[in-house]
Formats: sequence, C-alpha cells, structure tokens
Amino acid sequence: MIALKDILYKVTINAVAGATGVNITAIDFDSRNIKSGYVFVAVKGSVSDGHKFIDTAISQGAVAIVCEVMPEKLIDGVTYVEVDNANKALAIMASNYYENPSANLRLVGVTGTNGKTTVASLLYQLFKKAGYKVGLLSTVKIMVDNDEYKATHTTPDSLTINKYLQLMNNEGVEFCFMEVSSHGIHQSRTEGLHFEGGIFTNLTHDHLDYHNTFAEYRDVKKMFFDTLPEKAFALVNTDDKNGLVMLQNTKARKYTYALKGYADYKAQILENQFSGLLLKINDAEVWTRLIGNFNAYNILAIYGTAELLGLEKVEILRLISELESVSGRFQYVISTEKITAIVDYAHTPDALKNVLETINSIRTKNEELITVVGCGGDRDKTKRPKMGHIATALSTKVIFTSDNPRSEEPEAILKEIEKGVEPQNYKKALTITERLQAIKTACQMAQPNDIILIAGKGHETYQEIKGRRFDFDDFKIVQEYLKELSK
Ligand SMILES: CC(=O)N[C@H]1[C@@H](OP(=O)(O)OP(=O)(O)OC[C@H]2O[C@@H](n3ccc(=O)[nH]c3=O)[C@H](O)[C@@H]2O)O[C@H](CO)[C@@H](O)[C@@H]1O[C@H](C)C(=O)N[C@@H](C)C(=O)N[C@H](CCC(=O)O)C(=O)O
Ligand SMILES: Nc1ncnc2c1ncn2[C@@H]1O[C@H](COP(=O)(O)OP(=O)(O)OP(=O)(O)O)[C@@H](O)[C@H]1O
Ligand SMILES: N[C@H](CCC[C@H](N)C(=O)O)C(=O)O
Ligand SMILES: [Mg+2]
Repeated sequence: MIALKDILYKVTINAVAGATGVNITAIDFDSRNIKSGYVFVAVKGSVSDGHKFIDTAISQGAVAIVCEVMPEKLIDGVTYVEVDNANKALAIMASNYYENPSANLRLVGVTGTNGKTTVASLLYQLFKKAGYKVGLLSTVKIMVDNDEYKATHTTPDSLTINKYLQLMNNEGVEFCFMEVSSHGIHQSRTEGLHFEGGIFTNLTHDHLDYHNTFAEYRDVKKMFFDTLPEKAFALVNTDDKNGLVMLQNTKARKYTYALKGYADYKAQILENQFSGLLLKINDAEVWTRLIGNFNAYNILAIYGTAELLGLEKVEILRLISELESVSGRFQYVISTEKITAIVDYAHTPDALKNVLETINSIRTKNEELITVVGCGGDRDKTKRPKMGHIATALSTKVIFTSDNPRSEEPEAILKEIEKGVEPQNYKKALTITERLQAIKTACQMAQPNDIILIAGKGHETYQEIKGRRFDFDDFKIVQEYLKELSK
C-alpha cells in the first residue's frame, strides 16, 4: 500500500476531487486489469478512450482515477485527479511507484528507424562480457542480467518498463540498454526515466500510418534528445542527414559517429565478407563477425557508447571481436549443397535495401539471390510498393508472400507490394500467399551456391493472421527444409 499523493509526486495536476491521502494497492491503465484498491489511469488511445471505462474500473475496485477530463458524475468515496496528459502522468506515477529504478542504474536509450535492437543487444552482450550485470529492453526479449522475459513491444508501456527496471535494481544490475521507439516517445512511455545516454542510428521511412508525415516522425524522435539532461551524452550518426537535427536542442553532451563525414568516432570498412567485417575505428583495426555496411554503423555506435560509459579502448576492441550476431538479424545457415539462407528482420524499405546491397556486394555474378518478402498488415501501407520495387530491383528472383497480415486480407497487401514492381522486373517476381509454401519454393528453386534471403520477420516465432497467432519461425523452417532437401 502506498499513498496516492506519493505516487503523484512531480505529476502536473489540474484539479482534484476527493482525498489524495488515500492508499492505493497498484496502478493500471486497462480497466480489465483493475482490482480492489487500484488507481485507474484513463488514457485516450488510438482505438478507444480509457475515459469510457472509468465507471467499469470503479465497479472493479478502483479507489482513485487519474484522467484528462473529469467525468460529469463523480462517485462518492473515489478520488479523481485531472491532469493534462494522462500518458505522461502514468509514466511519472510508474517511476514513483517502483521507487525510481532508472536513477539507480546507468540507462542508455537507442532510437532510430533501423538498428535499435542490434545496437541495444550488442551493448548488452559487450557489457556482459566485460563482467558487469546488465539489463536489456528490446524487441526480441527483455533481460534482467541472466534472466530472460518475453517482450511484447519494442518499448513497453511505462508500468512495464519501471517494473523491469526495479527487478534490475533488485538484481544489482549496473547498466541497462533499451530501445526507444517513436511510438514509445509519442505515448510518453519513457517519460521521467533517468537516461545517461541516447543513441541515434538513422531515420528512414516507417510508421507513417501513425505519425502522418516524415517531419512529424523526425520531431518525435528528436523529442527524446531534447529531454536528455546536461550530464547525459547524445551520440548520433552524422552520415544520416537527421543526425545533427537530433542534436539541435539537446542539453546533453554531443558526440557523433560516421563512416563518411567528419565525426568523433570514425570508421572505415577494410573488408566486407560473409565471414564478417574488418574495420578501422579511429586508429585501431578490429574484426567483427557482423556482416554488412550497416553493421559497421552499429559497431561504431557500440564502440562510442562503451567509451562514453568508461570502458577502456583496448578492451572494447577485444570485446567487439567476440560479439555474436543478434537473433533474426542476418542469421544464416548453409546447406550441404552450399545454398545459403539468410533470415533478416528487414521490414522497412531502407533495411531491405541495405541487406540486399550487402548480399550483392559479397556474392559473385553467377550466384542467384532469391528473396522471400512481404509486408505487415495494419501498418504503414506506403512502405509496400517501395519494398516491392527494392526487392525486385536488387534480387535475381523474388517471391512475394505474407508477413503478419493481422486484420487485413493477405492478397490485398500483396497487390499493393506488386504495384511497386517495374515492368522490366515483372518476370523476376512471383506471389505465393502462404509463407511456408513461399519459403519451400525458394529452397526448391535454389541451386548450389545460390543465396536465399527471407526478410521481414527475423526472430519472430509466430505469424499473425486475422487476430490469431500461429507458430511460425522462418529460421527453423528454412533450416529444416534445406536439411530435408539434402537427404
Ligand atoms: C498504436 C499503439 O501504439 N497502441 C498502443 C496503445 O494502445 P491504444 O492507444 O491502441 O489503446 P486503445 O485500445 O485505444 O485503448 C485506450 C485505453 O483504453 C484502455 N481500455 C481499453 C479497453 C477496455 O476495455 N478498457 C480499457 O481500459 C486501454 O488499456 C488503453 O489504455 O497503448 C497500449 C498500452 O501501452 C499499447 O499496448 C498499444 O500497442 C499496440 C498493441 C501496438 O501494436 N503497438 C505498436 C504499433 C507499437 O507500439 N510498436 C512500437 C515499435 C515500433 C517500431 O518498430 O519502431 C513498440 O514500441 O513496440
Ligand atoms: N544501422 C542500420 N542501418 C540500416 N539498417 C539496419 C541497421 N541495423 C540493422 N539494419 C537492418 O534493419 C533490420 C532491423 O534491425 P533491428 O532489429 O536492429 O532494428 P530496430 O530499429 O530494432 O527495428 P524495430 O523498429 O522493428 O524494433 C535488420 O534486420 C537489418 O536488415
Ligand atoms: N515493430 C515493427 C515490427 C514489424 C515487423 C513485421 N514483421 C510486421 O509484422 O510488420 C512494427 O510493429 O511495425
Ligand atoms: Mg527493435
């Protein structure tokens, strides 16, 4: 039990009806989870409005309500608190409720369109190898040092974030790396957290269904840097034209990384092969098992961050050479016939282009590149033709298939992807709606030394169709089917 007024510490309050001295048992923003003694925070969502569920929450035992608009009829014995922004209030209340766990560890947030999971996960690995207790909040999983938990979001809601950060405190975790998505920033999921650093990877096309325009998407990302404190660091990729934009209004210490332009952390790619990358970072050479140009950027972000957090240069370089690739990011298997299958989470036009260009820069002319790709339903539709165009322009053969159609008709999504294919590439493409069949067909088409790219779902172990999630794992499927074909 804790007093409501203590939970409300630092929340900007407009009006109160009832006593804030009341004790509460827990906080929730979903009426369906409310139990006796809870405080219910009514949030205006994108589908529904939490204010509609205030009375339901009270009938389930809520003793206090935090809302943006006071209900017309107030119920006796219930405390109502009116705030400007319920999501912000929720995040501050969550920090207070879980005893401000972010202040007791060294928290670094990674934002950008692509590379967040890779950078955050590799930092987790690197600091673990350096001997520290480390936490991770990522799309793939949540780690409280060695304990693994399932992730539901890239950046979970503020209650979940603070709950895991408190667990990290209890385990003596010293460093935590977390992905900060644009949805997360926009919905104030990270509000009130004490960040010691922020990393910007890049900004390309995604989520324009949610943010409306690219400028709005950029400004949301920028908000993360605008709110970093003076003693934090902001480390940005200045080869991306929005890198410097992120630094425009930040109070944090500014650092840059780049492969092309001038920067504090600078790298040069000396070798780029399927076995890995040989890089020159500032003046030192380092080899990494990670593959592709884009991973040179990720490695550079990791190098800079590790140095800004106080690790020794020589040690960082040694640890970089030990890093293993992240699940579902350029994860590959080679069959006995020397067919290479790569599973990659590229689900944006830029990521797909990068992965295909990387493969093309490594493969020889007589090795075919067969790409299996689709686009998720209930997500930014304008990505679809772009991805159709990129896939066919940069592969020798393409099989368009379903990603997670969610509530949409799979065939309708595929039609929109096909619209992006240029006439000269028509003959390269075929469409097989069922993903399992598409992967099998790609394997049957492949000749020795050919490369199959299965893009879009990476580490995901399910496929969501019409609201139901079915078991589905690209990597397992392709690995097993290639083995079967070799028999
Ligand atoms: C579009 C979006 O971001 N939605 C998130 C949002 O839900 P919402 O706004 O749709 O909620 P809503 O259904 O409108 O309901 C409004 C409020 O009423 C409440 N409610 C609703 C029904 C009821 O009976 N009782 C009740 O109290 C809900 O709990 C909610 O608080 O707030 C919820 C709680 O935090 C999130 O779980 C939910 O994520 C949904 C599931 C989602 O798919 N989000 C994706 C798009 C997302 O956030 N992705 C990013 C990654 C993006 C990237 O790749 O960069 C992420 O960080 O994961
Ligand atoms: N620095 C980078 N620049 C461009 N593309 C990248 C970069 N790093 C990874 N990618 C590509 O983007 C895909 C997604 O990478 P990753 O999962 O690290 O990004 P993310 O930002 O976490 O994505 P999400 O928003 O879905 O969580 C990878 O599978 C790879 O194809
Ligand atoms: N974080 C991204 C993941 C997309 C993954 C892709 N497989 C899809 O389902 O669209 C999103 O929620 O938009
Ligand atoms: Mg991610």
